[in-house]
Amino acid sequence: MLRDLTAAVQAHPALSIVVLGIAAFVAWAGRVRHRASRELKLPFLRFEDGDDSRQRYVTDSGTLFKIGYEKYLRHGQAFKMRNYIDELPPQVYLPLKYLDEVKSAPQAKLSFPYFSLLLFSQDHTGMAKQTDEAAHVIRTDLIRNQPFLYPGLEAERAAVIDEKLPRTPGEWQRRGHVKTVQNSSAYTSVEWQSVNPYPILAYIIARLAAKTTGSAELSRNDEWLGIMIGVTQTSMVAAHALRASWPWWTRWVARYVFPPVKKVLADRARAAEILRPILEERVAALHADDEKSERPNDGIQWLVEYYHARGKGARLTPELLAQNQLFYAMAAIHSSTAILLSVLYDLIDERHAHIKAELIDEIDQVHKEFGSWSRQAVSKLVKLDSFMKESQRIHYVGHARVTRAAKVPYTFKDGLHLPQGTMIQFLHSGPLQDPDYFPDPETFDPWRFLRKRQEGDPNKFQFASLSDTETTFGAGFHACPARNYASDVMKLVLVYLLTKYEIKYDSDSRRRPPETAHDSATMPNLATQILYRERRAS
Ligand code: HEM
Repeated sequence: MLRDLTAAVQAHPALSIVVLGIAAFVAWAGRVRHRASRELKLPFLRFEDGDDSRQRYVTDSGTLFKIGYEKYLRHGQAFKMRNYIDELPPQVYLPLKYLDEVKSAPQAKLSFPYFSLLLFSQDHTGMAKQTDEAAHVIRTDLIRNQPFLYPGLEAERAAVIDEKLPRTPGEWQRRGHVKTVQNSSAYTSVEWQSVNPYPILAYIIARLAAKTTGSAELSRNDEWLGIMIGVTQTSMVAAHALRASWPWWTRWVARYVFPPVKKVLADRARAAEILRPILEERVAALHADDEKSERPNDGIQWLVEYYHARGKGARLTPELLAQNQLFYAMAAIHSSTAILLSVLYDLIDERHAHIKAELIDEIDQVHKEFGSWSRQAVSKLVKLDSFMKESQRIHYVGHARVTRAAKVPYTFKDGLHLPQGTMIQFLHSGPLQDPDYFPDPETFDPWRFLRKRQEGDPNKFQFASLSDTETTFGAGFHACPARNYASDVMKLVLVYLLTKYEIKYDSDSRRRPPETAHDSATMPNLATQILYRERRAS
């Protein structure tokens, strides 16, 4: 790149002014970033056993988080540590005493979307950004309409799970499963099928999410589902690849020539194309204002009506609709899938066999009482709820929550100062393992949260409840507005898996495999195979 530039300057001397200008800008920006990092007056936590390499932060940050919690956060002291993305400022972890101030800080100062923008280089990768409208629609329309969505979700859940995990010999053959069927005479399966669960669960969740926040036709469009499931991965691959090989001041060109970024943009454009006819039809129906025809009750419609109500200035284009849909997919699919898989791993762990039996009893009783899975019926699954919460307390997905970045220099009431661009977060995993908050934290106690509900407030301590010490769904104004919906969707899937299937690990070990880690992210093991077959009456 440098040789080409030198030749160009020799051929066109006027170019040297441009080159000098860029160089001065780069040097200035570098100094500003360096200064911002120095201004952060906090203890610097690092590995002190001789290996403080970047790779160590990718694979072993969990060790450092434990030390940071015990040494600093537990005593009300913030700390900073290296960001494995070297070009970003150090990560700052705050103790709980700052949580209330962060919850109430305006978006213009401590921002959730700005954090994502910095972390994923969104300006250069084309990754869909969050819009206020997208969050608003979930906060209002999804919550208002949630009780009416259950019959559709219940039916779709059965259809998609039957399709992805066929239970009978005839179905295996029809869907191209390769295993020999040993007992094909009866309509009961006897042979176990081996599958890798993550992609299957991701597809199930994506289809249910598409039905709710998209539309019925989108939930049956495999090309659409492929884009929605893939968007998080393609965006992250683009961000990593861009940072690895492109100096930041050249990145604006990447969208024209760099394949990983072009892939993100191509998927985005294709999503807009798929949406165009659906959007046109919905807008036409709205303008026709036909009182008799029933309006769909889904995310596309909520967005169309939201923009329509805002009037002329706010036109919902296919591109904008695609952006909002891609944001929903990133918010919904992998977060739900990872938690669902993690809970499933605990359910099929041999140490929890007796608990699983109790959960199936609870499901059977509630189903007998209600006959179908309405919102009210799902809320009666209090044991399942407690089990899921305990599972996440021990096998949490991700160490960090309530992630915000300072859009402007920000000073807390006690004087702690954050330079502009500082990325702050709270250590979700810290309090979860702290005996002051959760006695005997090492023990998997499935009814821990159920007892808390029975002894204290029945509306607190639910899987989807918010609390300062358990931040699965974040905190404050930006806490996940879809948390009750997401929790119920996971329960609907688990209910079906528990009552229609027998599931176990496809390995000698019958216990959950270790988590995988990347920086502050933790995931249930993605390589594990499980065995399933139709549940037989006991
Ligand atoms: C188990 C699944 C899910 C988990 C663990 C989860 C978790 C989160 C978290 C941690 C936040 C940030 C909160 C904060 O920093 O304070 C968030 C925000 C958000 N989530 Fe979820 N989420 C899940 C499912 C969903 C689903 C299904 C949707 C539906 C589209 C959704 C929509 C949103 C939106 C719109 C925001 C942004 C809210 C705002 O900025 O005001 N989430 N979620």
